[in-house]
Amino acid sequence: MSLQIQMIGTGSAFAKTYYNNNALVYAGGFTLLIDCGYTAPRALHELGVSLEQIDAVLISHTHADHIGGLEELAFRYMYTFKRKIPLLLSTNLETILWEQSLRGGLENLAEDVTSLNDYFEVVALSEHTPTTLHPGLTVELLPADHIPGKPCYSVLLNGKIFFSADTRFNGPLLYELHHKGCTVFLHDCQLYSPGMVHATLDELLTLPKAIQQKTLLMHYGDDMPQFIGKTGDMTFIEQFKTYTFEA
Ligand SMILES: O=c1ccn([C@@H]2O[C@@H]3COP(=O)(O)O[C@H]3[C@H]2O)c(=O)[nH]1
Ligand SMILES: [Zn+2]
Ligand SMILES: [Zn+2]
Repeated sequence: MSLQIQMIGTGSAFAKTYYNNNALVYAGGFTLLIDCGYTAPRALHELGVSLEQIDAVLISHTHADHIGGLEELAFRYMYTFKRKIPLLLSTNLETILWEQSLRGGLENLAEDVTSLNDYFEVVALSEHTPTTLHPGLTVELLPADHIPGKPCYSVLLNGKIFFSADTRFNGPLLYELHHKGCTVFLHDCQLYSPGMVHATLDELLTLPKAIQQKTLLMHYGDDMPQFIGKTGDMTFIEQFKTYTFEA
């Protein structure tokens, strides 16, 4: 089984020449959006992908470059498409996403619209539990070490493709996944050290050649072009380009 991944953005949170690091995953006619940052609606528009073509959206954590486009998605589905889109997220992100991020814009007491469930078909996922979304597409949330006290998840697709979302460098996890047969690592990459809340290029360069060869770097800053040729056996994933992987 093969699946396609198209980054609708590859930029870091404050990048200006790349859109937010969000991805479309195409598998057997099913389209999953991983993260929906504040640039996602514009990026999808530029790609000619309508919001209605997306079958489900999965959220890794509540930073704006990962959830800032959800208000538009919610309103468009409620008032234009008049249906709910599945929203996949960790159980412990449900309340946080509504109370701390979306409620201010989406709550409508006059119409008794008071929860995430009023807009979305919420699918709460347990970490470390593979869930089949469609024949040929399974997702598993892996807790990521991003901001202390703030839930964040990497995503494992079909047990083979690792999508880091936002995480500090976690060498042991990458080694473990490599040994378990993971074939692709899509990893966030902060170009300058120290990393603080993201994996840095220097840290990723400590990985063995066998893992680097499977690694595509994403969530990078505007000066990424200056680093081409300086990433060892790793390469930068390109925004808008569609990649096909066996998984
Ligand atoms: O403790 C913190 C919290 C945040 N930040 C910055 O804010 C950004 C938020 O989105 P992001 O997670 O893609 O990247 C983060 C960093 O660039 C930081 O440097 N240190
Ligand atoms: Zn981010
Ligand atoms: Zn983040």
